[in-house]
Amino acid sequence: MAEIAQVIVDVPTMQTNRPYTYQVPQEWQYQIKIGMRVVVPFGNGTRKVEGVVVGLDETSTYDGQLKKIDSLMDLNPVLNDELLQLSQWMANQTFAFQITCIHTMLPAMLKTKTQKYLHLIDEVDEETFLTQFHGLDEIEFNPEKLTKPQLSQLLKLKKQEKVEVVYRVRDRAKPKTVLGISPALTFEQYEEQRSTLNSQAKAQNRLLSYLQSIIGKTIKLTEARQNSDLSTAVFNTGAKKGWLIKKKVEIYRTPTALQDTAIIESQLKLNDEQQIAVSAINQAVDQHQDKTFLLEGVTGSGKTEVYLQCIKRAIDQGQTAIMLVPEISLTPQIVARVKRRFGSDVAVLHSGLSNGEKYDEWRRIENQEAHVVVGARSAIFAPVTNLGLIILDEEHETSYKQDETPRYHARDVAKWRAKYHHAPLVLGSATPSLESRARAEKKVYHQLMLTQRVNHHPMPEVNVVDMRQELRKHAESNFSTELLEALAQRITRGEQSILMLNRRGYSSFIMCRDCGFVLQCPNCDISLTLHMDTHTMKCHYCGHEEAIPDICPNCHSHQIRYYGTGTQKVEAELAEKLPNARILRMDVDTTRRKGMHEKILRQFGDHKADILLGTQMIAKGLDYPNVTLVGVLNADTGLGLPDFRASEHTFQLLTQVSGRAGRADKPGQVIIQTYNPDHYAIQLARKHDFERFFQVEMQIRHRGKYPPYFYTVQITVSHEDEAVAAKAIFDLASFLNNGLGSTCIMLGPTPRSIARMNRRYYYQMVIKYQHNDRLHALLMQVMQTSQKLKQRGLQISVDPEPQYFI
Ligand SMILES: Nc1ncnc2c1ncn2[C@@H]1O[C@H](COP(=O)(O)OP(=O)(O)OP(=O)(O)O)[C@@H](O)[C@H]1O
Ligand SMILES: [Zn+2]
Ligand SMILES: [Zn+2]
Repeated sequence: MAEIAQVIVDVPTMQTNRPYTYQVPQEWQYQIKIGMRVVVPFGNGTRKVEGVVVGLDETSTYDGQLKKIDSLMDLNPVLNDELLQLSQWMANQTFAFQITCIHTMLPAMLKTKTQKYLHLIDEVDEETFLTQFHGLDEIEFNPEKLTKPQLSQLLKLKKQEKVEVVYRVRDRAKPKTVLGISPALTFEQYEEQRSTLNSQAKAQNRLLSYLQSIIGKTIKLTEARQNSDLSTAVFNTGAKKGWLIKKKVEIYRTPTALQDTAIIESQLKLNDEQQIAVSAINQAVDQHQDKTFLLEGVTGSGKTEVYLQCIKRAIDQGQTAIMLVPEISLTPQIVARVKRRFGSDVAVLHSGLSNGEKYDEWRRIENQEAHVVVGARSAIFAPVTNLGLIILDEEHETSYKQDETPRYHARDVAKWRAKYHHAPLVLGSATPSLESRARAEKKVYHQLMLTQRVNHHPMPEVNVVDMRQELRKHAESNFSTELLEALAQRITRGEQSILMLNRRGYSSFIMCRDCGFVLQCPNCDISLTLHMDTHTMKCHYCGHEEAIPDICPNCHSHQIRYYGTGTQKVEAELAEKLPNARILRMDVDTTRRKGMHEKILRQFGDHKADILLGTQMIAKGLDYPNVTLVGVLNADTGLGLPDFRASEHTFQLLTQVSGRAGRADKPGQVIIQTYNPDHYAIQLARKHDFERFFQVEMQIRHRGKYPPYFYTVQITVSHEDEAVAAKAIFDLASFLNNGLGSTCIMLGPTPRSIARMNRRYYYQMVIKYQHNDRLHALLMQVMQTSQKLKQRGLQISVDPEPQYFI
């Protein structure tokens, strides 16, 4: 029993991690539980907000008059004790508010919407009543949709106290239902009914028998029709006669791509290295140890099989497992593999699902109908209980870090949950992040190695082509002679190729040849990108779109030229140079529609094309035995970025994409085109030598005082007025400088490299530190004050361990 509840409320601009105290109405004192969502009054009384119960007390020690909880939104808690604790920890780690963290952890369907209504409390003149209120007592109040005169009239009414604003919180979570039937009579009563039936009424007779066979159950109407071979009309007659009741049955929206769960595939026989890894992990599973393993295995070494066998172990012991993969829609192959192994025991969570589908998968996990969860970043919050194992595949992927508040890294959350449950965590990759590999070096993580490809297939041979030389030999082209010949050869042999281009769009930008004018986004400091499919110029940051100019807006010359390359342009050149090649293109433009990823990959898998041309999204996880050639058109794109992780990202990308070649019996070849053939990231990727890359890169990081030797935190400030943003960041810098002392290194403040975006100016600074006890408290203080500043249009974000430094 509880009389008093501690509630964290969701009030924008007045966020705090401190709960408010409310009185629990008598009716619910036995029902209310920690982790339930509630609606509570806030402020001067008429305002209603959503909150989450985080604590309960039996009796009040509070003297003043407490406000009462308005209503309970859940019959069962949506957050258990573990997830509540996790949200608290996360808020503290990522400089966010706990309520924001809770929202991130719950499916979108459970997020409520607060609506404002204008309620008439006094008579108004007829004209106003009809025009403004459409003859109703209450209208939804949305100032954005009102004209200025309308709004001012309403404000006047408010002042005269003729209307009041009421807030209502609306829950969007709606389980999907279908029509079902359930018998209404007892067995004997059905017998009685039968005796009164006309002998001609055969269908009704059959219905009676059917109903007798399902007494006590509720069956979906579609199913009932199939099982009884009776029509809907007969069931309707039955309902009219009072033989059966029609009911709503809750169903799960199963994502269509994942319905085929018929085949359960058996485990593969492990090779020696795989066996060593599986044994080590399984031992930790058996003993409930919260050990972290780093599974470093070359591409095609069978890491996935290791994951699957360890997951099996956890499930066989009655436990659950979470497996994270980077943005899952990119790797339908992996999901399919897990599904083939565990059937309907798998729940899948990823951004390609509708909110309804996500909510239903979440409920299947919550109801313990699924014990294995596969998903992208946010699946780490899956409401599993009794967790026995967590796996992070491709642990180096930057998409595991959320780039908006709360800026959590799934790897850190995974560690927290693993510790909570005493469960092992496996981080797998062919190219681990330097942070993780360094921890293995220090024995904080337990390192496991798969040095060989499965069945001793050799690693593909990698050739680096110097594009500077190529340019001297022939006219400008995206293809070196070597790559074109290799592609042609594959087509003759009936083998397939994957080509990766590090960009999107037809051409990066257009420029006037006479005056050098480049078309810029009016809202951002960035040039617009040409898109041939829509025949427009687009801004990739704010979405601004305009027509392609025929004449230069600056000097009116007609000499407008397209510069840069993009997948569309490469596709056109390829079609011209290899006219008989069947090409599939995969980039942001061809995969915008739901299900297109899967479709393109399936077509390629069915050998409907010879060449799969795409951006980064084709680099990961694909396992096609017939692919024997991988080409990288421009390995350099990422190297020039002013980011200390540029080499690391390039090495990872080249290794991943190279790994797609020669995974089965036919040997593979990789051709990397570059203007920097001697760069160590490219040379070491050529040799498949991650360990050497790790050593070289660590020295550079050591010299530059970068992660993993130092921690980093980035602070960004933005405002529509550049001077306001600049002043704010310099004020912040001196505030931090005063508080921190000399143990931290401060970079900046500087304008961000894309200084203006969406009409706002951005300034940033980065703090590097090894340990500083005061920094955390100071940054928390910054977060608290940032809310007041937000009302003045100033946005401040604190980003722990940013993944990109541009
Ligand atoms: N023990 C085994 N015996 C036979 N085949 C295996 C074995 N283990 C894995 N394989 C097969 O080898 C191929 C490569 O394995 P898998 O995709 O698991 O490698 P990976 O290390 O996860 O690859 P990548 O990191 O490159 O995506 C798959 O087709 C898989 O079915
Ligand atoms: Zn823009
Ligand atoms: Zn011009």
